[in-house]
Amino acid sequence: MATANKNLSVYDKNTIPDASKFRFGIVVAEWNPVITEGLYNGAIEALSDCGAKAENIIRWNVPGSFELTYGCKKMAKTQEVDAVIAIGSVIQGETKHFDFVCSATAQGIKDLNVQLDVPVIFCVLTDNNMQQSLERSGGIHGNKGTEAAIAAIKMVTLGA
Ligand SMILES: Nc1c(NC[C@H](O)[C@H](O)[C@H](O)CO)[nH]c(=O)[nH]c1=O
Ligand SMILES: CC(=O)[C@@H](O)COP(=O)(O)O
Repeated sequence: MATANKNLSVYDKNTIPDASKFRFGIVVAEWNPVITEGLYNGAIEALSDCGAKAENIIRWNVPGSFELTYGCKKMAKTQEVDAVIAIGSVIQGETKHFDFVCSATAQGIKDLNVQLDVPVIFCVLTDNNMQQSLERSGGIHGNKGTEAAIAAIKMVTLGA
């Protein structure tokens, strides 16, 4: 598994642009809050480590990952942010619902990157079980929230 061979939290701060002048929106799904709060904490810590100011970070919550697309669209259109991070945790249950939620969320966020002039970062874990989610939100494989924050800073400065 690719993630098993890569720590999601490792980055070289010397290669990351200063984020002090940028504004970030973070939309967090409320399903699996232990996981999404861990992802959020990873993102906030990385943004701060790279110079982002707390007053320049706006957080909204949405019920679940399926609502991330609408929440990120509204954030980007109304809050004058330079990038948006979509945070969610989808965990396989007994039915095919997992497949539909994951696919719709990934496609919706991809579509926002086509439609909007603001990058929307896909920080949605799509795991088989809670253990895998814990390992990727501050566990042995690092934190995808950290990875997403670094991606957001890089995308804001793309082409600069
Ligand atoms: N099972 C998970 C969900 N399901 C809820 C949907 O995301 C959505 O909120 C509902 O279908 C109403 O539109 N959401 C997650 O984020 N994670 C899950 O594991
Ligand atoms: C991803 C989901 O919606 C899923 O966790 C719901 O569980 P189930 O498939 O058992 O209804």
